[in-house]
Amino acid sequence: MVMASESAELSPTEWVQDQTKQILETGTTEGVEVLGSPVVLLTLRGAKTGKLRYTPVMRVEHNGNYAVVASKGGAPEHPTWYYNIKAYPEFPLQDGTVTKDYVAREVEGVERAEWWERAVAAYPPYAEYQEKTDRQIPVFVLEPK
Ligand SMILES: C[C@H](OP(=O)(O)OC[C@@H](O)[C@@H](O)[C@@H](O)Cn1c2nc(=O)[nH]c(=O)c-2cc2ccc(O)cc21)C(=O)N[C@@H](CCC(=O)N[C@@H](CCC(=O)O)C(=O)O)C(=O)O
Repeated sequence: MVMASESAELSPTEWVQDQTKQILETGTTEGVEVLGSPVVLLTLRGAKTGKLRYTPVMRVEHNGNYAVVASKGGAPEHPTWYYNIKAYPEFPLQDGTVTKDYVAREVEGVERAEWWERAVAAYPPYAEYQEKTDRQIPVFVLEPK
């Protein structure tokens, strides 16, 4: 569980840090985009250190549930935060000015295909990322806690 009082770490990646700071300073994810697509902010707990880490991802929403895509731009390996979600699958997601707790589960098969379609519709470069790598890019579905 993430306590609102605990402070979280920013990404070591500068552009990601800048986008996270903008969300924290303005209080909303509104206006934070990648290639014109909106972003949401996760606060994840580190699988090894237990530290809280701000992790922005693309906004893929449907009927109050979200998908989170561990693409890392099509890199050969999963982003580290993939292991953070596996270890601590309950965490807050901020969309706009609203922050709520969700439970994440990795999806496969037909369910994954449905959400993959929604993800690519929300952020078309996901399709190119999947072309770039042999690893199947993991998809988590987040349902309100
Ligand atoms: C560089 C590394 O990043 P990473 O976790 O591999 O994730 C890389 C990126 O995916 C991450 O920066 C994403 O936020 C980038 N990103 C997206 N990344 C995606 O994969 N998908 C997206 O849709 C996405 C969208 C997005 C939108 C805006 C934005 O600003 C960034 C976006 C990192 O943060 N390392 C830290 C933390 C490492 C960590 O989490 N350690 C764990 C251990 C984890 C383990 O090894 O078990 C711990 O603390 O215990 C460090 O090295 O100090």
